[in-house]
Amino acid sequence: MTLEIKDLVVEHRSPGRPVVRAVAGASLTVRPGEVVGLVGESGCGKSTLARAVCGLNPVTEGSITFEGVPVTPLGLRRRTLTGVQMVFQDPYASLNPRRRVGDQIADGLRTARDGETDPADLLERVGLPREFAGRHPHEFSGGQRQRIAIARALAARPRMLIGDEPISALDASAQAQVATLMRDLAVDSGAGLLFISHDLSVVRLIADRIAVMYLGRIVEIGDTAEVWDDPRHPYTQALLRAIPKPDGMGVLPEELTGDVPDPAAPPEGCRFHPRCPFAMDVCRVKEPEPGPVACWLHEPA
Ligand SMILES: Nc1ncnc2c1ncn2[C@@H]1O[C@H](COP(=O)(O)OP(=O)(O)OP(=O)(O)O)[C@@H](O)[C@H]1O
Repeated sequence: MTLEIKDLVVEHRSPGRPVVRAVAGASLTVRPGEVVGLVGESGCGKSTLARAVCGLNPVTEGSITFEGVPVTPLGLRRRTLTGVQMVFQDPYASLNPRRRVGDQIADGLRTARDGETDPADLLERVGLPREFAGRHPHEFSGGQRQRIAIARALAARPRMLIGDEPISALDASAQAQVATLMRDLAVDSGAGLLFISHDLSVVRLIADRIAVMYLGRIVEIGDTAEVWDDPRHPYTQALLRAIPKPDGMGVLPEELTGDVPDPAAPPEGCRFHPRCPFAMDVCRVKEPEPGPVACWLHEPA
């Protein structure tokens, strides 16, 4: 039940515009019952990677396999049968406003060919009252809607859950609750969870491992405590320094000011070198090898 992403390249092509290599050679594994947090600034390719895992973006190079079977673009109906389910950022857009919540959850149950489970049981599993099944999405808060979207994803009995910024549109009070719920549901059912967020504090709370993405590549990956306590890539170090303090104060490290370089024309050498305070000559000309830390400061001699 392992999700294996190997040397993945995903390009966006639109007429008259340069090709955007949004994922530029990324490798990542998510095992059953494991929670992997994928973090990085906006535009670094997290959503593109997530969508490729769900068969929503075609793979340009490299591979994605789930349970040993290559993931390929699929129509909506067959997608629900693959065992991979995605929870999107915006619970207002992802639920149909005109249909009752219970009916939307029942769609997933039907595709999983499981007539036994009642949508209300799934609502209970995500911490909502059973009677919500008869109501419409507009009656609920963002956090409640996201729980409903999670119940709908669970209906298809996923063996892998992908959360693409599933908490970033929610109130602060709901964020940690929804993240923890996704973790508990995935771990309890033995499914893997790839949790994408730009909020490192929440990822620290729920993830077994953290993968840090920069301009289409994974620049650091490791156990959550290790990455948190001893970040080794200068980009990871900057991201951690950028986390606001409990008093709300925070200073954006110099490395993260200004725009992320354009993925259609990435810098030569290490992609982070123009923003890196430790850049050496080699960093300007040669891309570091992928590994737990893709950085020339940490290359074995
Ligand atoms: N359909 C598309 N056509 C062209 N370019 C795209 C398309 N989708 C994404 N991109 C570009 O690909 C790059 C990666 O985008 P992506 O949404 O994957 O990043 P992200 O890390 O998820 O960012 P965010 O957190 O803002 O969603 C960006 O430069 C984005 O502008």
